[in-house]
Amino acid sequence: MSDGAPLRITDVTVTPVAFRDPALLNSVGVHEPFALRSIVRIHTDAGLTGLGETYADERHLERLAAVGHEIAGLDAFATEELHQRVKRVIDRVGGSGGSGLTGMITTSSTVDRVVSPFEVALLDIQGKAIGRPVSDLLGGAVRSAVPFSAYLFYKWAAHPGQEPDEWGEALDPDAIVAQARRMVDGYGFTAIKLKGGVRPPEEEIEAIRALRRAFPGHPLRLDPNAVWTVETSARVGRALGGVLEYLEDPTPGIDGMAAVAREVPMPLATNMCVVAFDELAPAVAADAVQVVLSDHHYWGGLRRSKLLSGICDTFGMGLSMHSNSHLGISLAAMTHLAAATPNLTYACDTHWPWKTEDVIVDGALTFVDGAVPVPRAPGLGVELDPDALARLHEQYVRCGLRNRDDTGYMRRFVPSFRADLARW
Ligand SMILES: O=C([O-])C(=O)C[C@H](O)[C@@H](O)C(=O)[O-]
Ligand SMILES: [Mg+2]
Repeated sequence: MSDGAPLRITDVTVTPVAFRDPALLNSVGVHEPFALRSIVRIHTDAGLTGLGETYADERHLERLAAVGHEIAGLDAFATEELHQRVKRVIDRVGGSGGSGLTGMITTSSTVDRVVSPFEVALLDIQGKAIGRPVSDLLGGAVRSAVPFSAYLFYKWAAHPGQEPDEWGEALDPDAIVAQARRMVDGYGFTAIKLKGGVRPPEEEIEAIRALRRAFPGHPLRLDPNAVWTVETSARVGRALGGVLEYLEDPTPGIDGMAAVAREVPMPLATNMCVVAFDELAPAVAADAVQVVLSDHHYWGGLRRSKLLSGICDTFGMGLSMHSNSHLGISLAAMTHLAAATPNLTYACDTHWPWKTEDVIVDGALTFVDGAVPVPRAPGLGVELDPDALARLHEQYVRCGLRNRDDTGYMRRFVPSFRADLARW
């Protein structure tokens, strides 16, 4: 690369995979036995390959395939041109449906969602080409390790008809505390998030209070994914004043969040009502959220997530990081991004402890005292395990799941289940 010659994309491979996922409960239902992801590989004429990871719903896969054809020949440093080409593809093939996010967010930009894994893969290639980690391409790591939070879920002991998983059932405060204990002991996490919106609000208040007693020094968060009314949110927020570091998406919409924000003592955070750039201005104007959870998978990759961090900084909003069930390529990307984002001052979310399978070679990513040391190897610093990729692809083919559907899966066992927002 020292002669400035372009590094051309020769070929793009998108491989859907499925990995085992426990029966984790949320406001829209329950996780299915497998979580779906796509692994994006970009190959170049210099023999370098870059890795990206994203959702794998059918519509999303179709768009990824269309982009794969459109970017052959592109210079691996041309990420702005990548964005232009993805826009053209989405104009052609259509932009609605297939987010893979199960109603948790609705309006995120399809272009940004589709760009993301390709941008990450190109940054991986760029890093490999110049022998520097991706965090260096984003401005350099300002921290050598990135703190993550223990992400607790109410859960069933097993998927119906299957053997119990190693975590067991968690449906009450004692079981939530036991889950937290195990996660904190195993990973050293120094912050704790509870996925709420599952039990009646009073029970979730009790679970948070039990966590506070058991972990007096850990910042705590609660995220009911907008299943509470404004009144319930205000009541819960007041009850947990001085206990939560932030309350995440208690109620739907910017207006609802703004109304809650006026009533509760803690900051409100979101990965639901501000999930795209055009939602930032109205949210700032209404003072609806005080913390934005970034997520490079839907904010358009790592550089556009840094753009988001600048906007949050400008308007005095805090910045945290959201996660969905993910594999090691995503954890590496999240770690590089968070390391190079000075105002990302909260521990990031990760679903990592819930997974038992991966597509990367073991060892590149570890947790030390709840934080992932930033890989220093060139690029993302993770390597694909071809056998594991083939195995998890085979699992995808066999499992028959093609779109994330927590609500449909829940209704197979609880036919009366309803996933309405603001239902409590
Ligand atoms: O913070 C959030 O809203 C999430 O993590 C969304 C996820 O889809 C979570 O609810 C899950 O995995 O069930
Ligand atoms: Mg959330």
